[in-house]
Amino acid sequence: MNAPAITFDAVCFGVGNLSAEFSFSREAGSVTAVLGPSGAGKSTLLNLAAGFLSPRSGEIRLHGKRVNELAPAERGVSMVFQDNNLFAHLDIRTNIGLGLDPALRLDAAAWSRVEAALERVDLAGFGNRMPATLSGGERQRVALARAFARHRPLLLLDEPFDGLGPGLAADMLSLMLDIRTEVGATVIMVTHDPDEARTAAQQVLFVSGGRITADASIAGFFERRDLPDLEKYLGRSATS
Ligand SMILES: Nc1ncnc2c1ncn2[C@@H]1O[C@H](COP(=O)(O)OP(=O)(O)OP(=O)(O)O)[C@@H](O)[C@H]1O
Repeated sequence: MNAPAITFDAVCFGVGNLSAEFSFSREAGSVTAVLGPSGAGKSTLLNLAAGFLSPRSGEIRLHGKRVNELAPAERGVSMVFQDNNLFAHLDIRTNIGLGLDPALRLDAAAWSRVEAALERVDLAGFGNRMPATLSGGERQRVALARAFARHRPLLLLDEPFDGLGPGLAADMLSLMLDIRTEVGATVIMVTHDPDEARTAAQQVLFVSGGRITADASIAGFFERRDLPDLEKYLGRSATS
């Protein structure tokens, strides 16, 4: 049997008030929604997987291989943050190109991939523009274009469709799912939107207070009444 695409084995990390410990595993090609209250540790979990944070103890394995000591660029992951995704002093084309090769040694085929990625997020013709001249939603779409163009096996998305408006968010979500199928990528995405989670994901990780308090199927998840953390998160009273 193939190794899972991602495994967190008692991964511990502490910062500020957060003392986190995460254990979970996901098969290749799966889409997981990470849900939970603000400050629960959702972004921290993604940053640990991407290698922007290092665990105090425990092991992170990607496709069966320990990656604790590997830098983000060596892990085969692509991450889209809530913001600050782009280099402000570089134009949009270069920002995406750097995702394909940090030294920007791109041949004609790679530059065509950059243009194709811009087209797919409906930003054809934006290549020469600087990030500051784009709206927040347009910048977010550039970040998605860069992640999509990279074709990495693990896609980590931190509220990537926030601020796009419902129609565009739905378009980007469906584009993300198409690209996942094309590349066969595994996706872990933080979202606060139950509809987005239902549309995109098969599984849920519910994070609360630095712990995974539910690791479950998305089917019927929001209707469950046995999870006090979920009741609170959704604003349902215990008696309703
Ligand atoms: N560098 C840091 N210094 C101090 N505290 C930090 C640092 N980074 C994160 N934290 C704290 O760790 C906790 C978890 O943060 P994290 O960003 O993972 O939460 P989150 O679940 O993604 O929240 P949100 O939904 O609001 O984005 C928060 O309380 C945050 O203030």
